[in-house]
Amino acid sequence: MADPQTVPAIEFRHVDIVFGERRKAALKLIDAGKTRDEILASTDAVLGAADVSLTVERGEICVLMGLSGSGKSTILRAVNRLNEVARGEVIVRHEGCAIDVAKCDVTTLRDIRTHTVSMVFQQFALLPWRTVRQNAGLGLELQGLSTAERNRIVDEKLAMVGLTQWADKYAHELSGGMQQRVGLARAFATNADILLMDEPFSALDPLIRTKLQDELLELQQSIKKTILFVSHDLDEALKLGNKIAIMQDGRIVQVGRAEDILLAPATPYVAEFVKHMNPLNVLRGSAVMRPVRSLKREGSSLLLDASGDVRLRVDESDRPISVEINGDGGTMGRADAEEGQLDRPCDVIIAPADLRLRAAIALKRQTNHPILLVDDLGRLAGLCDNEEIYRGLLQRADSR
Ligand SMILES: Nc1ncnc2c1ncn2[C@@H]1O[C@H](COP(=O)(O)OP(=O)(O)OP(=O)(O)O)[C@@H](O)[C@H]1O
Repeated sequence: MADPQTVPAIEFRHVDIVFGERRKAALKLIDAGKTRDEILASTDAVLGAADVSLTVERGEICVLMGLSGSGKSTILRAVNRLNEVARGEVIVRHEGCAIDVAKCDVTTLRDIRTHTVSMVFQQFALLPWRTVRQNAGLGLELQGLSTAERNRIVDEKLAMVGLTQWADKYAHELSGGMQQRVGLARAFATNADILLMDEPFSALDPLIRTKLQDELLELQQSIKKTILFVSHDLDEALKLGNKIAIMQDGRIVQVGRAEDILLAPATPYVAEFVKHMNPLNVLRGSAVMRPVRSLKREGSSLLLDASGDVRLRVDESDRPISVEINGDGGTMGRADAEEGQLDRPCDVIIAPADLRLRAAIALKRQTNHPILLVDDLGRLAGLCDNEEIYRGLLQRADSR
């Protein structure tokens, strides 16, 4: 059996999903490389997904993105077997074990649906005759919890999404944004590790939508769920996803981090999506930096400029110790990754490797000091200077 620690939350292995009677005939045509239209024409079966392989690690937000009908919901719904898989495996981490949801027995499936995988729907799916508290406790009812225990958990989750005052109201008394917060509270309440979110914010107006995205990201810091999220909006995908899978006609055409997709779209279809994106909102220092191994070293010092006037002394793990400018001692300041706020005036800036490029440019404009990027353990990862920033932006422009 696989080591429980290394079992990913979700893994699709060569998954085909076909809607219609003539599945076998359709599978043959998939293998022959036929398109969805060709398969439909000759078998009357609709190709939902073809040869989809994708791994979602624990704690990751993976966004399935693509045009309408590209197969996003089809794939998502295979995770709790709302869609039957014609071929392939859908592995879900359930109580530390890797279970193939496509083939497991109904008792295990029920157990997975009740305890491990929870779903948040686009149209909120609240029951009108139940109060907010009763709606949010629905999953817990299925788990067989007592009313007192249920209410304790639900009230905690309603507080998380800011709805404590609304617990005894009915769905129609709430705005759309509030109703979706109930949907979130209901999903959180079951304590499921995996959340399936099928365009959960797309029925909401843009302002509320942005607000809920921000809230989800903030909540994720503490709840650390594995989230499979469907969106047809690239802005939303890039904002939320640690990993983005782009789908076209039932197939995944590219998987990667936002910046991978932005810098190197794999196909013209992906390039079309990213064409209108502002790279400054997506790129981070680590994508453009000059890595530490290509900086010149002299003893325990790294040379930060061509002339060797600016030197950084590092320890044996490459953690910065001190800086020297033209032989004199200099100062190091720290900047945060999101805004690039400096904690003090300095000669050299130390920032996390995921420093936003927008923040890096603002820092260079304010100070023109070298920006050193460090990893989570404080070890030097690379240098992000004007040249690296320009190169990153040009590379992005060239890839269009
Ligand atoms: N239950 C079903 N029966 C028959 N065909 C289906 C079924 N569910 C999905 N399909 C078909 O499978 C294809 C993929 O649909 P899916 O809903 O996964 O797309 P999507 O990318 O989620 O689109 P959207 O953004 O519009 O929701 C479509 O052609 C759709 O008509």
